[in-house]
Amino acid sequence: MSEPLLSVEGLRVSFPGKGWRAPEHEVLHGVDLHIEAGRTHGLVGGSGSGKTTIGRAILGLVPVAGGSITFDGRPIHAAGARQRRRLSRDIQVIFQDPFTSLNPSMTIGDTLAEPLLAQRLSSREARSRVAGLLDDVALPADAMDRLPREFSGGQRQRIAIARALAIGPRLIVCDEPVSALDLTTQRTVLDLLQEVQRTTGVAYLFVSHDLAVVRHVSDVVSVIRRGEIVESGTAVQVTERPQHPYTRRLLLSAPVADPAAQRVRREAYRREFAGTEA
Ligand SMILES: Nc1ncnc2c1ncn2[C@@H]1O[C@H](COP(=O)(O)OP(=O)(O)OP(=O)(O)O)[C@@H](O)[C@H]1O
Repeated sequence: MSEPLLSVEGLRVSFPGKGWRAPEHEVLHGVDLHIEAGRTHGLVGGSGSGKTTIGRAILGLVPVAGGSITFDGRPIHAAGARQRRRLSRDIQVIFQDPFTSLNPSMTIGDTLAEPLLAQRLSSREARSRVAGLLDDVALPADAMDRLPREFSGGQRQRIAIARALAIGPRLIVCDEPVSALDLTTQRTVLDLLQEVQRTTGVAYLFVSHDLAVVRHVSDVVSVIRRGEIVESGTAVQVTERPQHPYTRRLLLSAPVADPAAQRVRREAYRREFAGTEA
């Protein structure tokens, strides 16, 4: 079997306690997770379970207290600033909130060109690449000269996807990328992420509290509870034959607790995701 693109093994992360006498508290207690090239690994769990912290550890945004993170065969959990800069070409991120993740005073063209110019592309090359990126995410070419406030949440998330794709990453950490969007817009953004994966071969770590969304996009799903992975398997195994009681609870919890309402909600998701592009 080929090596995974990213391997997280025995990952432990601690945060300082509040106040100088408070002890550190560990929030990840030895997490294992493997992401294959070109595939989507869904990470699902309740609020505060540690999903975002795993993504942040992969991106080098929180210190790693134990275990290892390996990307393309190389350890990256102790990467210095130079290795991190190089890694940012390979590992990108899309955040939940499309309203705060874009610089409000920069045109979309400048936002998308920034990482390209940092890679020493000429202005002409960057402009043509930006036009291509806008086309890839189905935004009009004149979006280049406009500001983020002129776009809807779904369009802004498309811009965030274009920015993440700009320099051809091999892995994107998608942290709740559709949670702030309405159901119909969620679907078009999820479709776009899948289309992008088909054409570029990028892998995703797809973080969400919503098993229905995770199931729709993922090849493999891991379920995290209180800083520990309690279950991992194919998306179908985990969502249709959950082994761990916590996974079953996650399936049945969700915003509406009443089982009948749940069935209605699941049916709505099924219809929402089953049809063709509207
Ligand atoms: N910078 C920090 N300092 C202290 N504690 C933190 C910090 N970041 C996260 N935590 C704690 O770590 C735990 C895991 O947080 P994390 O944000 O990873 O959870 P999550 O699963 O992404 O939750 P949510 O779905 O609510 O975003 C929580 O108890 C949180 O309070």
